[in-house]
Amino acid sequence: MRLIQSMCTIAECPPDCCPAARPRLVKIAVLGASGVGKTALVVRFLTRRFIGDYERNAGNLYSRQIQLDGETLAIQVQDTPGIQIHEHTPDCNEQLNRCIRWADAVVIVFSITDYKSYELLSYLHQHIRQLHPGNTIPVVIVANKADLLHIKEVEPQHGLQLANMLGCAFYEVSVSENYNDVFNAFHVLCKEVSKQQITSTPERRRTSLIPRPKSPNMQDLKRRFKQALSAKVRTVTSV
Ligand SMILES: Nc1nc2c(ncn2[C@@H]2O[C@H](COP(=O)(O)OP(=O)(O)OP(=O)(O)O)[C@@H](O)[C@H]2O)c(=O)[nH]1
Repeated sequence: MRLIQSMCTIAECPPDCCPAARPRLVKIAVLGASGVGKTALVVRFLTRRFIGDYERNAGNLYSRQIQLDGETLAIQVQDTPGIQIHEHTPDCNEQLNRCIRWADAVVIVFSITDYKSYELLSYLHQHIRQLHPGNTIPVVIVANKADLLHIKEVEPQHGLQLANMLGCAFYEVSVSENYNDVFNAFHVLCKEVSKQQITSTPERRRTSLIPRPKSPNMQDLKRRFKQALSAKVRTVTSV
């Protein structure tokens, strides 16, 4: 199973579209225990559709372009297989670690109906920080299946308290019932990444803001072309 695949499972804009205006790339990894709704969350975010059936995660890479505060972003979302805890550490293999290192941001999903998926959060968060030393990679914690309160195993406030302690944004959603909360979780993440990318590459920001001066020979050529043209016009009219 290859986590980082080049295939675009859901691509809205082919890679060759207008290279000159190539939008900024934001890479997001979606992690969590098995069966918490990672794939459903990704598909809901990218297509607004909810997939009710369960199919073991194949670890697909999805990509599409979205509008965020007037800017077009190219989003790549890596879905991942369920993670378990093994002797107080998440059982992340090298492919999963490579995916976490690849990401600009991470969504950690747990289900309010599965206490074990909640217990995984802090171990997984610590693991992500170890793979991104010194970097404050944005992490959002999503408590999913909020429509299943009658079989809940995790109190809503416990998820929020843990997220605050870990310094993460927190969203309680029901992927099956609501698109907006899902969109907002990804929206917050993309804004955080955009802020980091803009501040971390001031040079690029400066050049992108100040129009590049035309190359002198181009301007010189135009001036000489105009002179030649007007001289020719003079000769014709003077005939
Ligand atoms: N009731 C309800 N069911 C949901 C919700 N989100 C996902 N599901 C269901 O939960 C099951 C698991 O969803 P997946 O998206 O496959 O979960 P996953 O985390 O990708 O699972 P793995 O592939 O095992 O890692 C599916 O049957 C989904 O339809 C939700 O918000 N509410």
